[in-house]
Amino acid sequence: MSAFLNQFPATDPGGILDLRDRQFAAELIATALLHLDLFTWLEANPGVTSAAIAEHFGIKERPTDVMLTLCRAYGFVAGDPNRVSLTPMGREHLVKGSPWFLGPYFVPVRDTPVVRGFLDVLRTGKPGNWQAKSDGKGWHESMLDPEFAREFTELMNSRGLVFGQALARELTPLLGPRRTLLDVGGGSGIYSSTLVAHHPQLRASVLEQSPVDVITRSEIARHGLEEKVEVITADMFANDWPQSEIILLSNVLHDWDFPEVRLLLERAAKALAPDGLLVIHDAFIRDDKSGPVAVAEYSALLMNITQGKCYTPMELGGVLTDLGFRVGLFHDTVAHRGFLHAMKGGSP
Ligand SMILES: C[S@@+](CC[C@H](N)C(=O)[O-])C[C@H]1O[C@@H](n2cnc3c(N)ncnc32)[C@H](O)[C@@H]1O
Repeated sequence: MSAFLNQFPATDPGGILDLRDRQFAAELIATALLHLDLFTWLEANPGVTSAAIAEHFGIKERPTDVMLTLCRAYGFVAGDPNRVSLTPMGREHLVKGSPWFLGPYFVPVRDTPVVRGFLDVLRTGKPGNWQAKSDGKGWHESMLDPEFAREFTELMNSRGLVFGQALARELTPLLGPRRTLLDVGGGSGIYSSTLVAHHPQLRASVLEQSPVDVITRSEIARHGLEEKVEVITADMFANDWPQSEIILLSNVLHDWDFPEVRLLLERAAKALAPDGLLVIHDAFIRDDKSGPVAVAEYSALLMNITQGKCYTPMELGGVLTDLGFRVGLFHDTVAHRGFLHAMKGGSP
């Protein structure tokens, strides 16, 4: 087994990861400021609901939520997530007609491809194409292309090594006697590999689609873990999942909108053994949608390339409770990531 699978790096990579995660946040603000003139409208309509904002601007619910969460995290708007009002800073600097209006400062980014992409996402609710290849495919479709899948899986694998260590450590008190782990949409299998490295009693199955499954197999072989980690080639939406005592959904739900999230959680409920443990490892927005800033920024990136966003523990907890799970606490791990756990029946 690779020695580094259960070692932490000596320094914290959080700041470096933040740089990439925040890459498009400024452009989402520029879109709101220069294309929607959102803040001037909010000045005239204080306490408005996010549904009314979406209706007024002809934009969809998911990207509206991500945009407003980012504005709240930056301190431009405040109040209950469903009653949006400007803060003094938003009123002073983002409203046309204010002597301190900073709109002109953003004009150089008004027509970048990313801003154009955000406008499309806001209006259609569909993910943009900017990060996929020039053939105009979205991220999900691009992941079916071997070369794109290789590059993107390497991207996720590079952060997964650190995140996996932290997850493996923080999960220790929750594992109990459970021995089987199903890692759905497991990418390179790095979370299964780190979990098995830290907890020798575990055996893992990584469920992945083609062509990523080929990469998963070769990564697991590179770590010398073929005896402990198997790969199941399957479509997580279309195929039943094998029974398991632990199910891990790591950075999977954030790729999808609510109907798909619900479907995946239903599949998890069906496949989990009685008293099974569901672990949702991701970047989580706080329940009041006030941040953290780094996660609100990352959610802007996800909204642009995928059909998802970063969810709150309450949003996912609501679905889990409906499905009969007992929802546990949110646990922070590293670099603004964390996990929510839930038990099928029994106590959390
Ligand atoms: C954002 S990545 C997360 C990978 C890994 N779990 C991690 O945390 O780094 C989402 C993964 O879901 C996989 N995926 C997407 N649609 C899928 C499907 N229909 N069936 C199986 N896997 C799928 C992708 O191939 C990709 O590896």
